[in-house]
Amino acid sequence: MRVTEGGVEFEVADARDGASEGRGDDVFYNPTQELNRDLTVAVLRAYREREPRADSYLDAMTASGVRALRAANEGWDVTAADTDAEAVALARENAARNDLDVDVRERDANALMHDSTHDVIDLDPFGTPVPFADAAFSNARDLVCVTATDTAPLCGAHFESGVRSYSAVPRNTDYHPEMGLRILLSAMVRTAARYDTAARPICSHVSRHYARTYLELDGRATKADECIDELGHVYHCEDCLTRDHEYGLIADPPEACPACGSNRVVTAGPLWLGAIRESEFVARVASHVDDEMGEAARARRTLDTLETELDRPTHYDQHRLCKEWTRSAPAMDDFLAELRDAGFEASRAHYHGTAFKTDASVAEIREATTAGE
Ligand SMILES: C[S@@+](CC[C@H](N)C(=O)[O-])C[C@H]1O[C@@H](n2cnc3c(N)ncnc32)[C@H](O)[C@@H]1O
Repeated sequence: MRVTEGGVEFEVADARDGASEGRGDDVFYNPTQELNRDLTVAVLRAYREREPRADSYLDAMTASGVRALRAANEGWDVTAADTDAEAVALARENAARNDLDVDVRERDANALMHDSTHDVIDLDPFGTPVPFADAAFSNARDLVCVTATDTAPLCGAHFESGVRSYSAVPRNTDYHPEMGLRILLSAMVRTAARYDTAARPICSHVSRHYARTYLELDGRATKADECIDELGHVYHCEDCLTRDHEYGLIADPPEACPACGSNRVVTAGPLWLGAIRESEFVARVASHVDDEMGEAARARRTLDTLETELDRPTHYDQHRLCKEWTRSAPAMDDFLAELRDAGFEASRAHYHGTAFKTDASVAEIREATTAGE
């Protein structure tokens, strides 16, 4: 089947409806990840302005080669790798079809990353990126881009698997997409720190069933220490949904919920508690989304919300709260306006349409918002 994405035309192994299983004889191509790739191109454009020296890009798991081709189309010096011979052949054909110069290797991504250095390394594996993180953070110069599709372990729905993969404790809460992203960021920051490298997210989002983050590197150990200082824990009351957070690697949870007295307070962490993006960089990324991108509208919506989202480490789900209070949910803009009128900070959060952030406690949100009652 012939597909066009962002001005690049490429072949995928078979015609199929929706996402492929991604294994077997077919080379993986998932059309629902077009948003991920559109945003990657916009980030690469914005990053070039920030770091003009950056030139080489490794698509470490390339499959059909689509991501590598789109980066090459932007003028990056691209290497692409895959262990699947069929994928490598197809990616080479796709590069030739577009007259793009991409060095496609049939190689294990870890072996290749240990052998060579690239300004930008992009990890887009099946499931968790953890097996590739050490090689990426120890061999990239400027930026590591990471996709994780194992959302159930990340958000605590598959608890043991999450603990094993990420060496952290995830909890299944009403802010599960953000829990997953912050568990992922924590693991990436700690991995980079092992190499005296700071990895700081300059853009991150959770869309559909994956988390995606772009971490800028700094090779100074003191900067890595500063990133470690932004790790900590979230204490979450499973009864009244009150949550608190505390910086530091040693957890010190309250014995009971300070709001309702319940002893069903769970601890998650170490989590990345810092900002998940740089607002100015996100605005610059948004300026590089163009109408040739198939997911331009969603990309702009995601980036606009991300740019203005409060930096607090957990969000609320408006529908969940209103259900607890047996209220119908009002329009989100009215709801946020009521919080602001009552003197609180409030913003939408990009995770989904009913996600919002505020510095108000659960009780204060209840008190401040009457709409829908
Ligand atoms: C999710 S797909 C990549 C999708 C692609 N980046 C895109 O945007 O369409 C994961 C790919 O990783 C490849 N892969 C799995 N293990 C690998 C390894 N150790 N080194 C390199 N590639 C690997 C698989 O063959 C598969 O093609």
